[in-house]
Amino acid sequence: MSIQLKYPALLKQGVAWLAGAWVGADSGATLTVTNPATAQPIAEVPLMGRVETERAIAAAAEPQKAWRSLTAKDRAARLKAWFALIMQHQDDLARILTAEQGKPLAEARGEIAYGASFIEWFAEEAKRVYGEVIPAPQGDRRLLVLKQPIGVTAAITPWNFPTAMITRKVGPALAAGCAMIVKPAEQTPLSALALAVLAEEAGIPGGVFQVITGDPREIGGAICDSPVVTKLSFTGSTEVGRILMRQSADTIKKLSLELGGNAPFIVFDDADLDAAVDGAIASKYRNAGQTCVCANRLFVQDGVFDAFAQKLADRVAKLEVGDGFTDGITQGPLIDEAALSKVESHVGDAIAKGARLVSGGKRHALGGTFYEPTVLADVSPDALMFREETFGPVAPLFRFKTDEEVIELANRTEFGLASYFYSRDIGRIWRVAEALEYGMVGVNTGIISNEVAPFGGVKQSGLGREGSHHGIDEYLEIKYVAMAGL
Ligand SMILES: NC(=O)c1ccc[n+]([C@@H]2O[C@H](COP(=O)([O-])OP(=O)(O)OC[C@H]3O[C@@H](n4cnc5c(N)ncnc54)[C@H](O)[C@@H]3O)[C@@H](O)[C@H]2O)c1
Ligand SMILES: O=C[C@H](O)CS(=O)(=O)O
Repeated sequence: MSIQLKYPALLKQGVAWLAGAWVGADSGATLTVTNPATAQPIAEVPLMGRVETERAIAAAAEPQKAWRSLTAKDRAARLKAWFALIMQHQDDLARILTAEQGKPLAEARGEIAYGASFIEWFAEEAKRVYGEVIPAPQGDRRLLVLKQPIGVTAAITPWNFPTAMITRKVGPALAAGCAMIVKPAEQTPLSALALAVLAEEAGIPGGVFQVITGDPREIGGAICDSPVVTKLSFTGSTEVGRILMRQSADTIKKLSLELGGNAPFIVFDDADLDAAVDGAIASKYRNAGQTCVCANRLFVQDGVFDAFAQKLADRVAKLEVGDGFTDGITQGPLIDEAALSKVESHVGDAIAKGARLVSGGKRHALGGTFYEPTVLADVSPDALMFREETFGPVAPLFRFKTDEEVIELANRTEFGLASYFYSRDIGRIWRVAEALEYGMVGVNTGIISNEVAPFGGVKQSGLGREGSHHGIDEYLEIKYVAMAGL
């Protein structure tokens, strides 16, 4: 498959960005990147492993020292130049993203702008890394707190947001004065390599930002084993997050983990039902349900259950499934056959346990990894999709009677990333927002993500926050200086 680009240099073939050079794997081996909508090959990228990773880590140390010695204003200027180039090439970057990930082009353009916003935001945050002067208990000294970059860092990122999950990490890392080596998902490396093309043009030194592609276990193992890499930021499944956490123990790495979710979406009987349906469509079916903050369980209070279910089904029936490059398409393919099988198993399990199929419920007539947008009603809390992240375009509706009952149901999970509810009663809003055990709560909205707010989870959805003024702290160390003899 050829991707029509205005700037073809953005599509790298057979090379990754290591130490300021475009290089292949030592072995010459490659991975094939395919379009999930057509199963057609798009490009080859290097199948790198431990040796190349160790080379990249070694190549980062000196450039990071030079990078951190720049003024914050200088680093900010390079980041702003990078932001401008990303937005200048938004259409091409979106086309590369849709080709390798499958999401509709309009969503891909949105992701590019969202991803770029982290570079823009942290370019400014670079200039606001303030220290402290503490009133000393002794008169002969002054006590200072400095904030300094943690050093050489690494990021391992998922396929569902091939651009934004990288810039949400590399933005604060470089703003703080760190270097970063990124390993993108093997399904979607091309967006990361395109970002590297523009980073080079923006004047970001090669050893400061590197993109390595290849064997996840080999590359991840080398990153975790290296004492030079002092920080690892991971976005992906909780299962892999646990592996990386264990592997990082020997070097006591600082970790940021953005992991799986199991978001409740609660519709109370005083909700604006049309607004709640809008929010459910936006939260549940964005990226064909393949986002970590998608509504995974929809709880609807008894008195409005039938009305909400019908309104939602009517809207879901209008979703257009197809190739993300086709105008008007709002639902692309699932990333691969394994994802499709998981969705099928969740739907079959729920129906076997008594759920009623309201809309969809099977593979789409297009074949491949396309699945019909689906609504299930009266799903049992014993169903797999109550406790597992479906990661597909399926909305299971669970019925509830009281506030206390739905809060217990919503919190009955080891995950704690995003949550949502619709109500117009201010007392209920405060009580429910405070009772939900999640890092993020959307009230009367299904879309909460942006660059200015702290994104992250509690319980087994992760550690740390990305975005907001908190995000840069993940890449800083605090140094206390006691200046005595004065
Ligand atoms: N919390 C968030 O912000 C967020 C965002 C996106 C996705 N996710 C979660 O990610 C999951 C889906 O994404 P995915 O399928 O890419 O996740 P995944 O965990 O399978 O893969 C994520 C990344 O980890 C790498 N990886 C896999 N096994 C590894 C290993 N043993 N060592 C080192 N690296 C390894 C992959 O190559 C990929 O780059 C879902 O659970 C979703 O909720 C969370
Ligand atoms: O999938 C996880 C992403 O963080 C989703 S979002 O675009 O940041 O909401």
